[in-house]
Formats: sequence, structure tokens, C-alpha cells
Amino acid sequence: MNNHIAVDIGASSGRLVLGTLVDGSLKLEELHRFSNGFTEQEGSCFWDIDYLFNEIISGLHQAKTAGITECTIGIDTWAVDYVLLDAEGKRIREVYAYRDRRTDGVMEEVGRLLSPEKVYAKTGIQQLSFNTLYQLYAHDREELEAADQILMVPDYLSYRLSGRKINEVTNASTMQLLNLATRDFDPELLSFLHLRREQFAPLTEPGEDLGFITAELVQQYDLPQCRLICAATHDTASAVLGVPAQQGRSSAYISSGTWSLLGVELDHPINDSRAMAANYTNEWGAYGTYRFLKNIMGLWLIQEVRRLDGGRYSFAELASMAAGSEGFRSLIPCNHPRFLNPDHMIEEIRQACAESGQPVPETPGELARCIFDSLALSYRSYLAELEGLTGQGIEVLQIVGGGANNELLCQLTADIIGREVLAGPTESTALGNLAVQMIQSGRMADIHEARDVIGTSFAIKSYLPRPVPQLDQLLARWDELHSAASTIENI
Ligand SMILES: Nc1ncnc2c1ncn2[C@@H]1O[C@H](COP(=O)(O)OP(=O)(O)O)[C@@H](O)[C@H]1O
Ligand SMILES: C[C@H](O)[C@H](O)[C@@H](O)C(=O)COP(=O)(O)O
Ligand SMILES: [Mg+2]
Repeated sequence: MNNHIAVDIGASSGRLVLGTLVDGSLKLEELHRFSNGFTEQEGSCFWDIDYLFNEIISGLHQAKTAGITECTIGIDTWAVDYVLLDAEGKRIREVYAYRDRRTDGVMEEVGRLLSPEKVYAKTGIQQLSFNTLYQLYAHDREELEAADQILMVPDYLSYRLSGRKINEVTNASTMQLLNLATRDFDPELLSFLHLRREQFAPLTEPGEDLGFITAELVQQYDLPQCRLICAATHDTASAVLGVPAQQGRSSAYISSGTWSLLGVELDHPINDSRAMAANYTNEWGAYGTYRFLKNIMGLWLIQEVRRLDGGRYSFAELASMAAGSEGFRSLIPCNHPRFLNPDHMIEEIRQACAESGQPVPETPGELARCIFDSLALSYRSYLAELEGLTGQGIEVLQIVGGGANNELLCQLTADIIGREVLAGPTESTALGNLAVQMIQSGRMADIHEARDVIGTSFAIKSYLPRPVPQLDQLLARWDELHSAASTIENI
């Protein structure tokens, strides 16, 4: 059986991708793509988890219709958000989206009760207002204490398919509740939240066989016989697995989608005071690794501009319009809390430029250029921090995810960091998801072989740095703007 299906659901889109190995090359076929996004209801932000589950079912039915009668399947999604189940395994309530404002000020309040230094020493997880720790603290305590089970979003989706309850480690680590030393939930942090260990499922490593999709679902919806393999269910953990092998050059990655996750893969955590001060995180990776990375606001910025502009232009058209606009005219500190979930992103960007005495972007092209210039400069700042914290110089930056399609942003990034950028694969998350399935199925030996195969199976585009006129003045201007701004960890 050579059919493996990755279900990859990011904050802006989801997809089911069929992966097959043909003559040593990995072939992808997109079976189904659907949009994703949170909605505001009565002032709160929620995901439509039933819609997402139904899209998975729809995609699997399309696979069956296409003649796939048996396959393995793995699920990955965004991080930090969770689902509450009652004793009968039924979902108790709507699923909060991490951009909900209920956590505003919570990180600071928790920090007054629980030493942030202690929490970072235990967990090594970056301070972000929407970490599960802070979401659970903000959650109605009665409802939380009454919950029989707390599953993360991808765990819940695989539970709906198979009936198996797990907390997969890469995504569980984003809760900021796992102890690096014990590699389990930290009792003190659970106690602080009045939660019990048995409210969580067994911690499960990527590669675990979770059994088959239930016969009822197969019959009811005419699905393939699917064996569920536990993926690296945090989409960024899968994206990192899908980053092609780099021979002989030190590299860092950016998983470039709604967020830009800039980091390296390590075999040990770095949770010292310097890493904490820089707010770098140690999210758990597959196969005993750690994703030492930083959240950067990412393409959320342009997603919101496009949405508010009525979707008139595609992302490719916006990038092209940006390429035709004056470079480095207006810059914004991307990680400022004001951009996490403003009422109106276009106005927020324009206001930020006006407040800093810069020209105010008017057209979609000028707004897009402001965003891409600012992201490239952010990447440079955080990459320098990364090198300082790891003591490892980075020779090449690998950009994967949808952002790898943005030729302007990739070129700007190469120019501004002064190093080669290798862009692709776009579907690195799905590829990392598939890699775990293929390794578990014995079709690949290990992640090293998987990354080699990915590197030879997909076109990777190289961007070499070009001279940036008056770079010193630009960097001085950027450093003043970037260092003066508070950042998302100070929300
Ligand atoms: N052809 C393209 N040109 C420019 N940008 C693109 C293109 N295709 C995708 N993108 C960018 O990729 C982003 C989506 O990346 P993706 O990894 O699918 O996000 P997520 O997984 O968070 O939903 C879009 O918001 C867009 O900015
Ligand atoms: C909220 C988290 O930081 C976020 O989920 C991030 O870790 C992530 O996984 C982003 O994935 P996208 O595909 O939505 O960019
Ligand atoms: Mg994604």
C-alpha cells in the first residue's frame, strides 16, 4: 500500500494531500483544499471545528471516489488551541481561536502569581499571550474543572475519526505546560490551573499507530480504509520535518505561512536566561528534537490587508504590485502587539506609519511593500539573535510554506540578510506529515532519508543577495523603529 494522505490545516487554509513514492521520488497530489479562519461571535473568536472535520471527511470521500481504497492518514494543524470533552466524549463548547482577546493582560496577571523565569526554566516556551497556559487561566474555571478531557485541535480531529484520545507531544509542548526535564505535564503548572493530569490524554510521539478510522464513518461517508498514524501534529513541527536536507552548510528555516516561524532544529533545548530574554521557544519536535524558534507576525499581515480590500487581488498580484512600489518607504515593527488582531489592519498599519513620521501607504501595492520590507528586516533582526543564542553562524536560510511562493519577499530577505535564501517546498508541512507516515510504514528508513528525498523531489528556488543601496542608513532606521517597539510577548 503506497497511499499516504496528509491533512494539513493552517490558520488560513487546509488541504488533504496524497503522497506516493514513485521510483525514489515523492509525488504529491492535492486531493482537497479549503479555507480556514476564525469568526467573531458576540465579541469572541472561534474556529468552526465541525466545518473542518466535515472538510476532512469530504476530502477522504474524494480520495475514495478517485479509487483510493486504503491509505494511511496523519493530521496536523496550528498550535495552542484546545477542545473540551465531557465524560461521554462530546465536545462541551465552541473552540476558542488564539487571537481572541480574552487573554489580553492575562500573561501579566499570571506573571505576578507564577514566576515567568520559573515557567521558562520548566517549559522553555516563549511568552506569547495566546499560549494555552494563559487561555486556560482565562477560561471559565467551573467549565474547565468539569471537563473530562482536554485535547488539542489535531488530537480532537483524529479522535473524531478513530475514537483514540491522545495529546501528541509537539503540539502539547505549545501549551507551555510540559516539563522539559520530565517530558510530561508539569504538576505545579496543572495545579496552578486547578487541572488534573487525568484530564489530559497520554503524551504520544509522532509515528504512533492510532488504529483505523471507525467502520461507521467509512460506511456512512464511503471512505477509504484509513490507518491513522500520529503525525507531528503541530503544523510547524511537520513543516520543519519537511525542510529539505542541507549538505554541508549551516541553515535556519522559516516556516512562512500565517506566521513566520524562524528557527533551527536542535537535539537539546536552550532555555537559559538569554534565550528567555530574547523570547525564543523550545517547542518539541519529532524524534526527540527541539524547535528552537521565534514567532514572527508573518503573512497574517497581508492576509488581513487582502481580506479588508475585498480579496480584489491574489497574493501573487499583491506581491507583484509591491514589487512595483518604492522599497523601504514605510516600515512597521511587525511583532508589535497592535498587529496581533487589530480591528482594521490597513488602518493600524497606516496609523503606525503616521505615528513614526513615515509616508503613509495608500495603495494595496504600497501596503504590501511596507509589509514585505518590514518582514525581511524582522527576519534579519531575529536571525542575528538566533545566531547569538545558538553560537551557530547561519549560511543559508530555507523558506518553506506558502511564503516560499512570494518571490519579492524571498528576494528582499536574501538582500537584507546578505545570504542565500532557498525557497520551497511550499507544502513542506504536508511533506513532513507524510514523512512520518512513510517512516512508520517502513517506506523510508528515517527522517534523514525523507529529507533527502524531499530535496530531490521538489524544485527549490535559490535567491542570492543583491546590493541594497544605503543599507547602513536603512538598518539604522529599522533598528530605531524595531527596538523602540514593544513586542508580542509584551501583550
Ligand atoms: N503565489 C503566491 N504569491 C505570493 N504569496 C503567496 C502565494 N501563494 C501563497 N502565498 C502566501 O502564502 C500564505 C499562505 O501560506 P500557507 O503556508 O498556506 O499558510 P497557512 O498554513 O498558515 O494557512 C498566503 O497568506 C500568502 O501570503
Ligand atoms: C499560534 C501558534 O504560534 C501558531 O499556530 C504557529 O505555531 C503555527 O503553527 C502557525 O502555523 P500556520 O500554518 O497557521 O502559519
Ligand atoms: Mg501552515
